[in-house]
Amino acid sequence: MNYKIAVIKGDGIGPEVVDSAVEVLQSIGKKYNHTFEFEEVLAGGIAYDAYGTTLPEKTLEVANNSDAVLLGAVGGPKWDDLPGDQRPEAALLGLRKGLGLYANLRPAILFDSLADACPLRPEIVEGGLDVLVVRELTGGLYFGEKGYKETEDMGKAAYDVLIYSEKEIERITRVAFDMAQKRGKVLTSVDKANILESSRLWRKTVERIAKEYPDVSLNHLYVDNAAMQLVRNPKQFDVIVTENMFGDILSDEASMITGSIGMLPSASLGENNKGMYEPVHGSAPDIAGQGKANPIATIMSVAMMLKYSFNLSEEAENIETAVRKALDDGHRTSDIATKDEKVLSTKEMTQIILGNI
Ligand SMILES: NC(=O)C1=CN([C@@H]2O[C@H](COP(=O)(O)OP(=O)(O)OC[C@H]3O[C@@H](n4cnc5c(N)ncnc54)[C@H](O)[C@@H]3O)[C@@H](O)[C@H]2O)C=CC1
Ligand SMILES: CC(C)CC(=O)C(=O)O
Ligand SMILES: [Mg+2]
Repeated sequence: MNYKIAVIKGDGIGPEVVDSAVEVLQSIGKKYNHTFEFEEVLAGGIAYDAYGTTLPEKTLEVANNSDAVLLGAVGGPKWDDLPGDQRPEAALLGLRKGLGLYANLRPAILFDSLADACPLRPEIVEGGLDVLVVRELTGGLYFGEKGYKETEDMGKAAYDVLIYSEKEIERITRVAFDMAQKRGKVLTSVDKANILESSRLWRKTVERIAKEYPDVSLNHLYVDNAAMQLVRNPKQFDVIVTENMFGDILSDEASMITGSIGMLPSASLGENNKGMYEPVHGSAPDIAGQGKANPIATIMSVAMMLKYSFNLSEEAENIETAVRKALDDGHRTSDIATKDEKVLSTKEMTQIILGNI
């Protein structure tokens, strides 16, 4: 089969980790006789420097006309002083909204051989950890009205509106229940219903949809407690469903279950099979250009692409097995190395994984 993939490398370590993932896809293509056709387009700071806009129309058009999108990361100090709607991060929101990708799957799985890299205590880690965060991706605070106004008593003020419709909550809830049905049949909905009106609607809607899934056990946690429970007792979680900003924060926290944010992949999905696949981490300006970024989050993201957008489960498993073997054989990038281990570069880790495919 022939698959068209839009490639958006972005900024910082984005190009480094995307190059690794593209090599992995090429190798899978050769092995299983698929043609992956890559079209590179720009978004983020690099697009701003080239065209004066972080999300050129062509980028959205190519993304829309592709079977899937592979993205690295956007942003960095060079563009931090741009107005909010012109920042690289706004381009990412534009892509997610423009492609209708409302469901963000972020699976935090601890590979057995990385137990030492996980900062949680051995008795918490023992027996493995596997939590799926299902994050609503096109609503909430990041997309609500925002702006500045003068207040009478406090002067200049800035605001961001947090708004959710029942429809937005229903569709992400269904995705999460469907996932839970295929996994451990436990769903935790995370909100702040003791304070926020949008969270009260969230909880009521989740309760209503739950009636369609009697085989899944549902519980609710406030986000502050959920953040604490994720490190105190992560085994209580199977699937977590939550709104956009809570999911952004909780998934970075959940990345420590895997040992490093450099390990956590993601899939962003909408109504059809088209998805955008990207590591959960950002552009990591502190290590950009040094060739030491962990490419595994992005490589595992293309495994998710094969599974969710192309229905190629065997090929996806091949990548997962290749990554697992690299780790079992003791290969480590700096973020997952413990004291005495030899540290590999991005390219060296990629070569090891390619050798295992
Ligand atoms: N999806 C995206 O494009 C995202 C973009 N950002 C942007 O990225 C920039 C940097 O944001 P930060 O808050 O520093 O978050 P970050 O995720 O880029 O980095 C946080 C820490 O994790 C480390 N790290 C991240 N990925 C790694 C990898 N693959 N291997 C090894 N270590 C890794 C970094 O070196 C850093 O110490 C900002 O401009 C931010 O807005 C942040 C998050 C997501
Ligand atoms: C717009 C992004 C920078 C938000 C983010 O951190 C993420 O999606 O993980
Ligand atoms: Mg984030």
